[in-house]
Amino acid sequence: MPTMKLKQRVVIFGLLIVGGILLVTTGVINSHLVWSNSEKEDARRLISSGHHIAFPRKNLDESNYTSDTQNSPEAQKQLNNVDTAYKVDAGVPAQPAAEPLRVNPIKLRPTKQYERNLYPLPKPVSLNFNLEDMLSERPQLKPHRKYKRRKAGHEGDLMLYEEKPGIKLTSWELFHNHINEYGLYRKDDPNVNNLIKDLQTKRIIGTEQKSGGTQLKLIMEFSNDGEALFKPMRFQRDVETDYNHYYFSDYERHYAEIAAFYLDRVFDFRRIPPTIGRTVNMTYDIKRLANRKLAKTFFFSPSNNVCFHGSCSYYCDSNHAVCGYPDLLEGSFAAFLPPDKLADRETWRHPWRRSYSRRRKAAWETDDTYCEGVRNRTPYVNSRQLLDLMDMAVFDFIQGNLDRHHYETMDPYGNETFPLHLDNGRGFGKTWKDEIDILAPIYQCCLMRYSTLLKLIDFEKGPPLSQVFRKAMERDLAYPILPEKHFPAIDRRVTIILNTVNKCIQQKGFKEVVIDDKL
Ligand SMILES: Nc1ncnc2c1ncn2[C@@H]1O[C@H](COP(=O)(O)OP(=O)(O)OP(=O)(O)O)[C@@H](O)[C@H]1O
Ligand SMILES: [Mn+2]
Repeated sequence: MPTMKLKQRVVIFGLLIVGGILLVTTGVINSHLVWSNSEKEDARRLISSGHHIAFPRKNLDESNYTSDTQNSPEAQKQLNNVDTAYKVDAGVPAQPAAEPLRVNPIKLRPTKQYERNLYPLPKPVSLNFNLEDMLSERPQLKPHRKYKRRKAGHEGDLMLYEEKPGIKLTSWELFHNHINEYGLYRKDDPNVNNLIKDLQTKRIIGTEQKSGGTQLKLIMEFSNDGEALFKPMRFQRDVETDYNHYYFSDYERHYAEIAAFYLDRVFDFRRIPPTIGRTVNMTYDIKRLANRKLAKTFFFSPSNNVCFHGSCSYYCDSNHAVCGYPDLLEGSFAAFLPPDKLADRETWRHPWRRSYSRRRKAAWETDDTYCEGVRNRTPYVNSRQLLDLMDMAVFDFIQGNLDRHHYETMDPYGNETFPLHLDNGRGFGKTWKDEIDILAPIYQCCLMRYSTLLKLIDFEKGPPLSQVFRKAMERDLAYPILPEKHFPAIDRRVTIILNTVNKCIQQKGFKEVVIDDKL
């Protein structure tokens, strides 16, 4: 300091003052984006009285919108550290790491949770449903062998499973062959575990970037001819959605894709292809197998970690690179769905999609009768698809996923089939906020599938969803997939959904609200 010139001292002093002002103003902005104490109090009161909460919408404008570069991935910590950060020791829940939260966790569980008129359940209304049809399920996809067994030198790695005497197929072929109009796999299909094992262990023999979409993802090919969609880890698991980021500028979280699969399985929806966590060597498993265009985007970070960014429409430049430690990278691997020629997919706009704009609101946000229009139009009129939207709302609310703009169905089954719940990378971003808006289909239509209601009630009675869900994830190589702080949020959300349905039942009667379509 004594050797500093006066000019330098003035500059440093100036910087300190500007920094101080910035700190104070961000605090002020943030305080507008989280719940105030009185809002929290309101939420607590409303929820314990069984009402759904209409949260005051914040008026956001350009001034408090932060650009995405703020969230650039930092040099990643050692993968080992990541893996042990939330280790659960012999069933004792780990203490959540120090959280940068600005609000205290909110205890929303009502004390007298069983005093709702949901227990015991009256008889639900059944849709006109032909059980015969149900039992003789429509044919599965045409049995096929996806590829000729062409990979010379890889035959030894071709694990085949016996489908019927004399018919041996890979786990991928079985996965595709077992898809039916009710789900991607059957409840007790032993092939799911085989497929998971192959996703975790099979050698990677090919990689290419998947075109389309806003964020980097790769198609990985395995030594048994299977394929998976790979989404790389971008930051550590405890990094939550930036308070100033909209859902559409949020990064995708690879662990959210993994958790979504297990959550879907726990709910027995079977609408997500098996998705697991696995660590790859970026040099050996990606760069070595990449084409020139992809390989050219590899570089070393200043801390000598291997990074790459690929090419895509938004987040594929060196500011948004994916980095390993030094070249180990964890990611999500989702088993690839059947190719289009076998089962093309239909894409549907989600009626309750968000506006994807900072200023515009979607029609459903301002029109409480919005559901009437949806109910009366194809494909929702008299169709399972309307109830499927309620399931999707349950599923997305529990994850906090606001990014459900479209969904897909499998073409061979027409309109009366399950929706796929693909693209879950933006879930599990906030443990501190329940995005009540996601339940809009439920509270605007006042509708719920009977079987889903039963599942929610079971989870509330216990063992709680958090416990079953954690157990389901235990065997994943990327376990613990979610930091502990997510689990209380998940159970809290189950209660909020039940309270929302309960309010509908009080207004409209059980038979109007709860529909049993035997699914
Ligand atoms: N397991 C899968 N098998 C085959 N295709 C898939 C699978 N998962 C996703 N896809 C296809 O890839 C597309 C892109 O996937 P996804 O939506 O997860 O990526 P994204 O980068 O988030 O895309 P977007 O930016 O458009 O939301 C999907 O629309 C879907 O059709
Ligand atoms: Mn997406």
